[in-house]
Amino acid sequence: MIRFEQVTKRYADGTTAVDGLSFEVAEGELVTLVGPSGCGKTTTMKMVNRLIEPTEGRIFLDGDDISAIDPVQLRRRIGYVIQQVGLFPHKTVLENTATVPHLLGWKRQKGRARAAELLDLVGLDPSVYGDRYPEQLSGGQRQRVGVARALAADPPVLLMDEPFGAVDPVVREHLQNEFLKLQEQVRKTVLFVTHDIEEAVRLGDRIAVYGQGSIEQFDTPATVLGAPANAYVADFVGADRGLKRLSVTPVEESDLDRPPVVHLDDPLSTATERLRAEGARWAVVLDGDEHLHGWIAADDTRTGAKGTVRDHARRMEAWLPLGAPLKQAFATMLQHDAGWIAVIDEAGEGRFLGVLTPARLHEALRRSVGADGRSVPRAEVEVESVAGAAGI
Ligand SMILES: Nc1ncnc2c1ncn2[C@@H]1O[C@H](COP(=O)(O)OP(=O)(O)OP(=O)(O)O)[C@@H](O)[C@H]1O
Repeated sequence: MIRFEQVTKRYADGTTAVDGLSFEVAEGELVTLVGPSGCGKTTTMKMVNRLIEPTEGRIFLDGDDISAIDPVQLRRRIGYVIQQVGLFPHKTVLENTATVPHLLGWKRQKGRARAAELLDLVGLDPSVYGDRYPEQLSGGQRQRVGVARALAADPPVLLMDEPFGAVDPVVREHLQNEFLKLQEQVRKTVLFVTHDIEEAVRLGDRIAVYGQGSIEQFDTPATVLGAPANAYVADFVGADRGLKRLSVTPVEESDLDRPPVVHLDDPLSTATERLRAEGARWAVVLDGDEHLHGWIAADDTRTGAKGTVRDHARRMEAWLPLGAPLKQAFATMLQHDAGWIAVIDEAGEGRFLGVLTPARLHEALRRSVGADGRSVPRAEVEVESVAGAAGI
């Protein structure tokens, strides 16, 4: 969708801001450009909508060389969100959001209807906020209007330059989460500039880590964190990169253990036999709909004990959906002081899939480094320590 071919930008004073840059962003992909101040991120971005012209090289948008497209036409295909937002102070939120449709000559009614739809999408009720002026909004709300405005004409591409940079960390995290949900719906091709590695990792399908005017590594967050291409990238992503990787590695079905499973209405003897046959100390207990109820310990199923599993089962609240990040798994384990947590298939109506243990969590983290088999030093993520805390 966006392709850079050997792009160099030298400013008039001789500063080389970017040097021989080549990369490609696929349609619907969100790529974060991250790096220290002055490394060329903004220059890269502004060359896409021709606010800055490259000195050498070519940039393609959907196969078209952008140097041959009229800049005004080009910018209609590209939404642009910046840190200072740049809302018109004398226009209402609704009018601000409808700016581009208005410029495109849409009928007033249609433009306002679209603007209202977009405000709703970014979590601002148009009937509450639509008639306010920018100064009557919080910083976070203004940023949302900026995003809504950029999306109003439904451009296939979004350029975002530190869009959440000016708000406090709590609001920032909130906006990031909202933006991710929004992106799931709208699937724009996004270039997102940030100097914050946490933000880059959280939002990016892939990350471009900038050195001085060039990209040192361009890969998925899990790979950049798990297998930094060189010492510069390792240093930039931080010594706690192992922990950061917990946020970007999802729980997969192959990570799960399959302990014995019994049902609430099974006779206790069934549980006894199954536990003995599998040499297990506990079994997962499901209800009649295959939903998680809890667990039963081998000690509770002594041979000869009467009744059903229901009479001895213990409740277990620690569960998470398949695909949740390992960080959530780890947090849930700690919160429940649990030696395992159940993983369920949310898409499959809450069907129980298996359990994640601290050891398996650690393996999953190692797996996420990639197929090149580079191992993660064990000292980086000490998940084994919670195994002993398990109540089971
Ligand atoms: N108009 C200009 N003339 C000369 N040099 C410039 C100009 N604009 C930017 N530069 C220089 O080009 C380099 C890259 O700047 P750029 O704004 O792309 O960096 P950045 O990575 O976005 O930085 P930041 O995170 O601080 O915004 C810097 O050294 C900067 O000083």
